[in-house]
Amino acid sequence: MRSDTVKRGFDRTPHRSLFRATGLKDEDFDKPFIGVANSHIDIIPGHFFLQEYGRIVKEAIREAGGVPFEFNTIGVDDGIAMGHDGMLYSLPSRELIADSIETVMNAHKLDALICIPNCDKIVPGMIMGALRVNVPTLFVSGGPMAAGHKKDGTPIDLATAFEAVGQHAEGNMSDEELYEIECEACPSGGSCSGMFTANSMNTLCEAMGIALPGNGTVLAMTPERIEMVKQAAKRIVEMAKADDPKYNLRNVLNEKAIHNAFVVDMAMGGSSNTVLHMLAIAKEAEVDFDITKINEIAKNVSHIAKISPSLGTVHMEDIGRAGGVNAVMKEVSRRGGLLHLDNPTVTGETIGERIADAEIKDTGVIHTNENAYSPVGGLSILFGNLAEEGAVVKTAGIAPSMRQFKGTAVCFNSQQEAIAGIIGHKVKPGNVVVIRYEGPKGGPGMQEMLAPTSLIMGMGLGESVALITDGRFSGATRGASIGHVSPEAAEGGLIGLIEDGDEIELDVDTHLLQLNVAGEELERRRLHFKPHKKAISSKWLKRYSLLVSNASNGAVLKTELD
Ligand SMILES: CC(C)(O)[C@@H](O)C(=O)O
Ligand SMILES: [Mg+2]
Repeated sequence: MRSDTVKRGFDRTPHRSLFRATGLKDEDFDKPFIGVANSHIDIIPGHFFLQEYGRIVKEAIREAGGVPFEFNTIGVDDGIAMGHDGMLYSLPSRELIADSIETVMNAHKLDALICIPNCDKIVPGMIMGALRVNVPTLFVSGGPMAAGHKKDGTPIDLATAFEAVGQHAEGNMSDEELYEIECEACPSGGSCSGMFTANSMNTLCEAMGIALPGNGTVLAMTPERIEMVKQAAKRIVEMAKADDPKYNLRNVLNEKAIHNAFVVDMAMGGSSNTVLHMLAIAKEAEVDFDITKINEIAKNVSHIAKISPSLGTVHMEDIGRAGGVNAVMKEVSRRGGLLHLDNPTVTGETIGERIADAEIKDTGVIHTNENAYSPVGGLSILFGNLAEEGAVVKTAGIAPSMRQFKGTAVCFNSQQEAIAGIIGHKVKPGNVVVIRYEGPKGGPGMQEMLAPTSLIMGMGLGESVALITDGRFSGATRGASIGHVSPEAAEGGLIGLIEDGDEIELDVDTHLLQLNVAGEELERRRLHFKPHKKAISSKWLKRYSLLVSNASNGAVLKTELD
């Protein structure tokens, strides 16, 4: 056992002595030592109840003959960090989480790992750290939140609350209605109920075979979820005892699993953040997965499940009722050759075996390929002079009239300026809002822009205004919102050279993002161009800014300076 390093032999007497102080007995030294990486934190609705899950997991591990060691990671609630400089810490928190997992697992030589994440960066952070450790690993997330409902029965969620701010600012919503939405949008514990970033990542864990079926859709804090948590704990002990390298994380989360994740992402219109996180995961897995491969996958996958924010009436619980992620995968696989069905999963069965009996129980929620929302997937990577290394757009959430768009630029050098500009009516129909110096390096930290994108929708500009940024979006963002523009302004990207009034052209079908300004003019501008440098007061964010790569590289931290 890997843990023999810390528990076998006369020279490990002091180590065993320390273990005995935590309650271990003679017989425990023959059992696998299992890390339980929890992400309990009181401030996140998807996490405040995870202490209880940790307790259940530990009990089940003990019962199954393992020795659990629970430890915690931090977490940032993007909703609460949204729209102010707290969001600068959101993406960097992914790296802290990854490093924490690696640190605890390797310092103590634990044999296997069960991770309990739920929201956004906590899922990829844990996956990235676990990939470095590469022992048998299983993910069991907290689970999604139920959808909220207005008095008249309309389903609502966090996206409704953000967009309500724009409607209220325009005078189109009363104080009472705004308050009703505030009280009803988030009715229970869990990761916010749409196909936002958390649920997208938890869904992709199923697609990659690193979690049990239902991980993305079974509601948090329900008896079914608790049962899944128990089963996951039992299973990690079996995986640890099997002493078979096939369960080491990199053997399950391999190149084919990453491909499968993007297939499911495309079929379900996942968050644009999945691109960033999956590229980072691919790097940790040492899989050569270039951003250009994403359009190749999108081309061949029908968009068959529309969920909030792309379709406000459908939430994760509805996908679960309609057959879950297994049913989505089964339907996608009917189009032939799209999913790697032979890839393994943590349960020992292949993906193909796992989905063999799955069926769609409600074709109004999970459509068939023949009746797809679109014959291509819900995410697209754009290229052009403005995005030589790529930019991301969630096509699933765009009005058909905005798939091709030419507009004039209105530039802002930070999210805060943009919010003030949009509320102050500086943005008019026919404009392309440019928000720059918000990339991983420039922000630093690559803020999510849910406030400006929701304002645009809430103010009724969703079918006449596009937005481009080197920052990123929330999974709750919809509209013609193009993010992750790489190279970013802070590293000299063309987005930094745009001037108010320039024409910007986008075409999501031909994957184009272009600044229509003559080459000589751009050369003239470049002569005088010095990327704008923001004052950063945080020492951690200063370090982050020095080491971070751009979004097309997953915003991973470099291990060598340029
Ligand atoms: C707060 C949200 C909606 O969860 C956001 O963090 C996301 O990225 O989806
Ligand atoms: Mg987020």
